Amino acid sequence: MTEKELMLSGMLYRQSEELRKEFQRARKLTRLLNTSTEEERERRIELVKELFGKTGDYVWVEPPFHCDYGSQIFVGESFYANFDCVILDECPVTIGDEVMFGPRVCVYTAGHPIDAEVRDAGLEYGKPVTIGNSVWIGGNTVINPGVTIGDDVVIGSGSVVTKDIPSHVIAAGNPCRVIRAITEQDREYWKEQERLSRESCEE
Ligand SMILES: CC(=O)SCCNC(=O)CCNC(=O)[C@H](O)C(C)(C)COP(=O)(O)OP(=O)(O)OC[C@H]1O[C@@H](n2cnc3c(N)ncnc32)[C@H](O)[C@@H]1OP(=O)(O)O
Repeated sequence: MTEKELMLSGMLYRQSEELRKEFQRARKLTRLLNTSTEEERERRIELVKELFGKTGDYVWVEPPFHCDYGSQIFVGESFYANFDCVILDECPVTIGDEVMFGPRVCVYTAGHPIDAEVRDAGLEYGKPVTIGNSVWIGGNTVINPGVTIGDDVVIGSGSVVTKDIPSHVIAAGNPCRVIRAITEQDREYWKEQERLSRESCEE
């Protein structure tokens, strides 16, 4: 296997010329994104579509944004990431439809061996991260390698997600744990808030 194939399979690998080139590609595209202006809306969307492995029709990544490769980031329809998002995509980061990241969300697939000798020898590894549909990740959350988050989930701000989170829950904290299920009562409450807001809106 090549170093890239080892990386994608989750085995230990070393940086290679091929990986360095892909790293440089992402550096260039993120630099162009991060130095684009607020008037260049279409250009920003185009740059993200070129950078990521897959996007929906609509995607918005607020600069500044940083990632290692970009090509291993696969997002669904209407992905939104607020300022200062960092995605280390040594392994695939697969994100569903209607997912929102607050500011300073970090998704890490990258890890280094616990054993210092192997680590110092320059070997590293990745584990994929998967996020379902209709998920809101609060600001300053860190998602660790190997984590899967289900559908219809809210992750509280400042969380460190070290283990899988099931669907239809609010989870928060360090380490991130389920606080409670999202229920029919939540749906009724927020539907009513939506109705009141729309009735009051005069625009
Ligand atoms: C796309 C964007 O740009 S988003 C903009 C950025 N905004 C954010 O990041 C805000 C994120 N919001 C939160 O973190 C909110 O606390 C939510 C949505 C997770 C929960 O809100 P609520 O349902 O109102 O929960 P509530 O405040 O009642 O808290 C319930 C319990 O969870 C705890 N809790 C809530 N949020 C967190 C958190 N982030 N970390 C740890 N514990 C938390 C509360 O302390 C409380 O505990 P208690 O029952 O022991 O008192």
